[in-house]
Amino acid sequence: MERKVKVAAVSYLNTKPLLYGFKNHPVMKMTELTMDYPSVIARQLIEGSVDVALVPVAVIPKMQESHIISDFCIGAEGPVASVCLFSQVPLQEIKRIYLDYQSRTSVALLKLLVRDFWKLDVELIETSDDYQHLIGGTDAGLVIGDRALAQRKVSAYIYDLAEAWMRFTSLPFVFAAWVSNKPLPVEFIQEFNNANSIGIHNIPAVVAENPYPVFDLTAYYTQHISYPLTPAKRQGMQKFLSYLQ
Ligand SMILES: C=C(O[C@@H]1C=C(C(=O)O)C=C[C@H]1O)C(=O)O
Repeated sequence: MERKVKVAAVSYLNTKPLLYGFKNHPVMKMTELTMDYPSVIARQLIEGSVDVALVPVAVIPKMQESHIISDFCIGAEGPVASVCLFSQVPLQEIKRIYLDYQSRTSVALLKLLVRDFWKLDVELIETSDDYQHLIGGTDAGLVIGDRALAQRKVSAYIYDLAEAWMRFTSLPFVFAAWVSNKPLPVEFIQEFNNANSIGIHNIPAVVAENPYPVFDLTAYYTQHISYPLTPAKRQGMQKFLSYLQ
């Protein structure tokens, strides 16, 4: 490839371990890196304004061409901590749920759990701007990312979507994966994977670089988010995508 590969990454704390190794890495000579929240980078990858993105897996079926190019993802094998339904009342008393405009996968997962697992009769409300202050009474909210880690200190009831998925299917869950919208050179993919792996093997250094008093990032990076895209996670992802057909 003559030009640099345009890569869009998620701007949340959960992506820091994947990006840690990119500084001073040879892959940066081939890469132009930008960051935004998940629903924006999903649009960029679909429109073709970037070549690779850490996209919500829910958008993969919407792409004309897609290639998962990495052995790493944003996944979970139990409670993920940062994708939750937050409420002031127990699940069965919720009447309305605000959906997170920054998300694609978790909104689709929430809809699936509401219908098939929790079997709730609720009104779902799209958002386009900050809405967390509207969570109260029988109005609940789905919140993802760093804002969810903060919301954990606010809400009385917290329902973790990755945990619910595991109870529902006995499979792990993949929220986002590195996907390209065109074939890319093998040497880029190899260097890209190598750069991704560095932070995963140096979590204490990643945590040291990102002071965050709100939540224990060592626990977040080692016990909640699970980065390797294993065969079981691929199976969980296929099962999830099959529900979206
Ligand atoms: C676990 C998370 O996964 C994120 C959830 C996404 C979604 O819901 O579309 C997309 C990207 C991931 O970064 C999180 O952000 O808390």
